Amino acid sequence: MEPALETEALGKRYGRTWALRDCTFRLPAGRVTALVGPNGAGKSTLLHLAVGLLKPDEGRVRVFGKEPRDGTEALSEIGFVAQDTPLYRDFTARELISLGGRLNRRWDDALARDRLSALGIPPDRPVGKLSGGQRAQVALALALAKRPRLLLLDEPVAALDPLARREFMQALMGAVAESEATVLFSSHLLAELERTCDHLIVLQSAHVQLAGPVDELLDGHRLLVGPRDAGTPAGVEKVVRAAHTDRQSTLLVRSRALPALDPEWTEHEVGLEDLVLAYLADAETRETNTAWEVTA
Ligand SMILES: Nc1ncnc2c1ncn2[C@@H]1O[C@H](COP(=O)(O)OP(=O)(O)OP(=O)(O)O)[C@@H](O)[C@H]1O
Repeated sequence: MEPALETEALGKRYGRTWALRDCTFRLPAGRVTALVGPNGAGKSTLLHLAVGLLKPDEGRVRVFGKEPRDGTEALSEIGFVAQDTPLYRDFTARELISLGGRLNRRWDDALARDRLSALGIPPDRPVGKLSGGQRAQVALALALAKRPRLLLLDEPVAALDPLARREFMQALMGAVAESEATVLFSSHLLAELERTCDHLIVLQSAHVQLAGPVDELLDGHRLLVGPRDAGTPAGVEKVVRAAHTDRQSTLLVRSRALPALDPEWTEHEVGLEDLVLAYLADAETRETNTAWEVTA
């Protein structure tokens, strides 16, 4: 099946600094993907390249096989909610919906109106006078009204309190399930990922550290606990992260199928949050060369 979003050695730099480099992945259609990484990792840059707001300095990006900067045909497939949900603050939700209808060929007025009405968002109040959560919902409703096949959201819940955040993500998941759109959203909220996404991209310092379907990623990693200085058990492809106490070593390892472990080791499944943190720390260690132990 044609991927919804595909990048190939994609790179963007500002002056001499690469904001994104050598970025290659394929996002299957119909998936919900989380894009995670620390501040400055390149998440917004990647989303802006995907929506055609930025031009690559290297490599390619394609949305359903087309370059997003090639013309309006590619753009009509994409819904984008930028960071901090920028909206014309003096306009009401009703006016923004009507404006959207004039600016887009394929526009579902009723979908946006019904969503906002179901959420109790006042249609005739300037959006600048709505709460952050309500504004985020208006931005999402506008993006969905475009009936996009690919929906890109840049930290959509960053400004929301925990309850509003959960409600927003539930609303997003519900809307996506109905529309069968492909979603890519950036987030710093690792704890909520397991519930919300089925695909993951981890960015750190402009590079992709990890990408793939969540179940495969979890399946391909294990947490091993054993005696300190017992070496690395056989069958381990890579030790992503190692932590030690005086007596014990805890290794987060990449491995498809481990042969029977020495009885002094115990094997545990890995959670998504721990996996992401291990890869981010691994990349940071390589970069800063701190005193953390890094094994091949
Ligand atoms: N307009 C710009 N001019 C110069 N450098 C920029 C510009 N925009 C981003 N950068 C730099 O590019 C890098 C990636 O920034 P980007 O905004 O993509 O990161 P991010 O992962 O979205 O961060 P955050 O989580 O803080 O939003 C950073 O080092 C940033 O300082």
